[in-house]
Amino acid sequence: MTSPEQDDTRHQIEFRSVTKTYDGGRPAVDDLTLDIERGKITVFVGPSGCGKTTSLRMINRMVEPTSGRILVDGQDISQQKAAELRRSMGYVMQSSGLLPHRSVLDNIATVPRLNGVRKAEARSRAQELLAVVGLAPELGGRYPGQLSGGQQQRVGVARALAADPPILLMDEPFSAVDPVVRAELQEELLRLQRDLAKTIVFVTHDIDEATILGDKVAVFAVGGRLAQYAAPEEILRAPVDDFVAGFVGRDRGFRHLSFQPGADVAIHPVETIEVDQLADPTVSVRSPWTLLVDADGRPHGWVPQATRGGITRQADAVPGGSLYTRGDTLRRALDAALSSPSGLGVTVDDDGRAVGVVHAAEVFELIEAARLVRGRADHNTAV
Ligand SMILES: Nc1ncnc2c1ncn2[C@@H]1O[C@H](COP(=O)(O)OP(=O)(O)OP(=O)(O)O)[C@@H](O)[C@H]1O
Repeated sequence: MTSPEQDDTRHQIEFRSVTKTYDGGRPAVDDLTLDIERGKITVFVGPSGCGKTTSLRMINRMVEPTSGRILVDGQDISQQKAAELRRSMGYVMQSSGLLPHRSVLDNIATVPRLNGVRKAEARSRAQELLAVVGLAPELGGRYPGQLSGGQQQRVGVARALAADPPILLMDEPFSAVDPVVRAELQEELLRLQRDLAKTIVFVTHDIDEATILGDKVAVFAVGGRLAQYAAPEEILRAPVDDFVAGFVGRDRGFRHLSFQPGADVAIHPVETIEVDQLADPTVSVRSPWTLLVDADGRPHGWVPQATRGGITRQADAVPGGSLYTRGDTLRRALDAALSSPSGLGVTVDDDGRAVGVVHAAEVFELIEAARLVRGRADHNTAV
């Protein structure tokens, strides 16, 4: 007979009243009970020292709990061999942890080799994985010291994926790289996850990263206490207490817009002028702000009516704001409008061609309408 735990296909990892106390001090993790869903990204977030890494490391027995149980696929991991368990889970950490004297390919092939895969096979798989994480094939022959920080982190991810483990543990993997590379790596992880559907447990102290990546977010408070465990949208909208509200930060109202679809935002026509027409004084503009586009219709800034005569080259145009891709979130729509010198948020199609503009006031109307609908729904569930 199978136990209910074994029947459960949704939860891949289960913490059951897990406490960890190092050296008899205060608990680093305090009575943690948490279910981690299969095929989803679960993020542990919280301030420094609140037990995120300890919780993560207990999953592969790099750290042993003081009390409580952890189940993986319904099986108590304390009954399994630690080395085998560790090899069955990918692990990515902040410093990529690559072996400096081994080539990139050999680093990626490490775990398959330990699992007995032949060298040639492990290397050819490693070569494929380079492409999966967005690295050029020729980087395989380099040594880790010859790569940028972002490239090293990608190799770290490839290495963790090499044995195709169902579970990936990631401990602040992107925190040592600059914000631009970090955003790229986050995008890349989400893209990978769409194909791979691993069970990923991701540690970060950055609430923005947590809400971007997480299907679910566990907010830890100092003392190793789980303060809230919910979808990121809910954590931003309805933090359970002052600690979570404070940790989530001041911009949470704005960030919550990332979870509101912009499908209903009205897109208005906009007057355009082509780059090639700028030098032709007979081409005049009628609107206070005319959008400058290239021959393919891609936006390149604005031409104010008042200074049309002085704008004869693309370089003279007023630079534009952020672009809103039709159907993207309300946050993107509002940002496009607010960052645009004309106050008109340039909207593009999937090919980057301008299709019109959005107005901030209309985005606000949608925000307000959504709030009223939500308020009514909350009221109905409350009565
Ligand atoms: N090996 C250890 N021995 C003793 N105490 C430890 C050990 N590892 C962690 N701790 C303590 O346990 C608590 C939780 O640490 P942990 O690294 O799990 O927190 P964290 O939330 O991951 O922090 P950070 O974001 O700073 O990495 C801290 O007070 C830390 O000092």
